[in-house]
Amino acid sequence: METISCDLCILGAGSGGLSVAAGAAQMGADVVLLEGHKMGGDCLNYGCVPSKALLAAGKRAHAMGQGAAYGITPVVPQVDFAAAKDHVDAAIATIAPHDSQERFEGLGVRVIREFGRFVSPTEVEVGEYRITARRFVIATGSRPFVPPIEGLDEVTYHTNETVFSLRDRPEHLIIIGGGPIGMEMAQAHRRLGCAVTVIEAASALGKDDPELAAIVLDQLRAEGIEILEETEAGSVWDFEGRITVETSKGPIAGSHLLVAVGRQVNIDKLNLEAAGIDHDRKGITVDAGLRTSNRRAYAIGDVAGGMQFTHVAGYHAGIVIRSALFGLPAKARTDHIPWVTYTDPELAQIGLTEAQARAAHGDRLEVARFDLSGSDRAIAEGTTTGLTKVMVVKGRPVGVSIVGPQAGEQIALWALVLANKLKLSAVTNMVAPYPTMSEAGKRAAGAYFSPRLFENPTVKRIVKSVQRFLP
Ligand SMILES: Cc1cc2nc3c(=O)[nH]c(=O)nc-3n(C[C@H](O)[C@H](O)[C@H](O)COP(=O)(O)OP(=O)(O)OC[C@H]3O[C@@H](n4cnc5c(N)ncnc54)[C@H](O)[C@@H]3O)c2cc1C
Ligand SMILES: NC(=O)c1ccc[n+]([C@@H]2O[C@H](COP(=O)([O-])OP(=O)(O)OC[C@H]3O[C@@H](n4cnc5c(N)ncnc54)[C@H](O)[C@@H]3O)[C@@H](O)[C@H]2O)c1
Repeated sequence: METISCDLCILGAGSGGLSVAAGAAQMGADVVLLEGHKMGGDCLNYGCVPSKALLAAGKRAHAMGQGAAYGITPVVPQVDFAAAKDHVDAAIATIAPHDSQERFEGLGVRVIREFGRFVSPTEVEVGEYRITARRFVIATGSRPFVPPIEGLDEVTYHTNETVFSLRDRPEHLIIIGGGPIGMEMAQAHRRLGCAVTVIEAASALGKDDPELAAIVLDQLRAEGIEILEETEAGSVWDFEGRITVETSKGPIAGSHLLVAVGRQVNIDKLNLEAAGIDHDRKGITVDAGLRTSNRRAYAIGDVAGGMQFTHVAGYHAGIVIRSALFGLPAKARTDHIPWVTYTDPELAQIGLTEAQARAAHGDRLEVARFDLSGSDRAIAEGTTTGLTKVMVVKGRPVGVSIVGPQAGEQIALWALVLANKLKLSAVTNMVAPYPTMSEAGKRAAGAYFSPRLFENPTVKRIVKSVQRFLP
């Protein structure tokens, strides 16, 4: 068995692991990167990239039927499902070189394509190598959680790891789980010509503001997606190729089944006990600096059990680089992390929702709103369904919720504001180009200041007296 010594040994080459490896190697650290499956991890191969590519295909198909209001004859699109999947594969293939073994070896990283496991607090074994490192970074991600539903293991079901490789169009896709995976996949498949039923045990898009989530769900239902909320999936069986899910609201039969009920962290191969690394059901236990109970080891991204997004894994990577390479203190925050569900309309959130802000700040909370029906650009585009809500405490935003076209782009402004703890006046000071959707942010901020300015007797008195003295 060959022994390798290095500064940094990273387990997992997904969004988090790759970001640490690229940064650390380019700053002169001696880095070994272990990956037992595909370079790029979930995001590139089974997550963000294929889901956004499939949504894009669905968006094109949908637009073909939406021209009437603009004087364009609507047409029923002819969907070649396999060709839509070619688009998905092409998107993955185009991005893959950026995450590839060759690129990382070019940066000076030693890449070993095997699963690693700890054999002591200071050593990892991988294939025929034993690695000792000054610091370890566990970035092993997560996989789909498969719930204990009776009969599930006896039918063919899909998860995000298999659904993108279907080449034939599902006639009727049943989706268990109405979270972001379930709802993005529901709309993509519906727009590509599938019947879709979503079975959700609680509320669909339940992590978001219910007022805004309802706007998305109305649109999905209007497109023909059946969404059953407060509905338990009891048992599943296959009769002559038709999959039936018994639910608390009766049986649902379809041609294909997608299970999207959350994630399970990848820790089983790691032998964490040998390294003295604590974990629970949610993930590896970390402190504010992302250090585990073994001071030599950090855990980042999905496996750290917090918010599970690619940009969070990337953010964590920056914290680890600061701490492990420069020995500087660094703490991970969550109050400035945005997330977006890429349905049409998009749904975006940062910081506290209105309900969370009310619970945390009580009467000190003020909510500024702007409805997209007041946006000239939205009117010109014919896409006025949308709303921005800004939760403000003592002049500072503590959360923003946006639903509407390009909500994911619009939330970026608020990501800057919350990351830097700026006052709301920073947004009103900004001049936004006219006419753009991003004006909605400034208009929402304006809604906070308008009553203070325009319904204020003191302001009126000052203006009157100044006018008296002006030449
Ligand atoms: C369908 C879907 C859509 C999504 N869409 C978005 C989106 O639009 N935006 C967004 O921000 N997030 C999205 N996500 C979430 C995002 O994909 C994850 O948060 C992100 O991939 C987490 O990165 P990671 O580095 O923690 O883990 P991963 O990307 O899962 O990478 C972990 C890697 O570690 C490897 N590994 C595991 N065990 C070992 C071991 N013992 N040794 C070596 N290697 C190991 C795995 O093979 C894997 O390649 C989506 C997820 C899904 C499922
Ligand atoms: N656009 C994005 O950024 C994006 C897209 C997809 C996924 N993701 C990430 O991946 C994570 C996982 O997504 P997800 O949608 O699988 O998980 P989720 O936990 O967000 O949602 C799962 C849903 O399934 C429901 N559920 C659980 N058990 C059920 C059962 N037995 N029957 C019916 N419903 C059940 C839950 O109530 C919940 O609403 C997300 O939390 C997010 O971090 C992000």
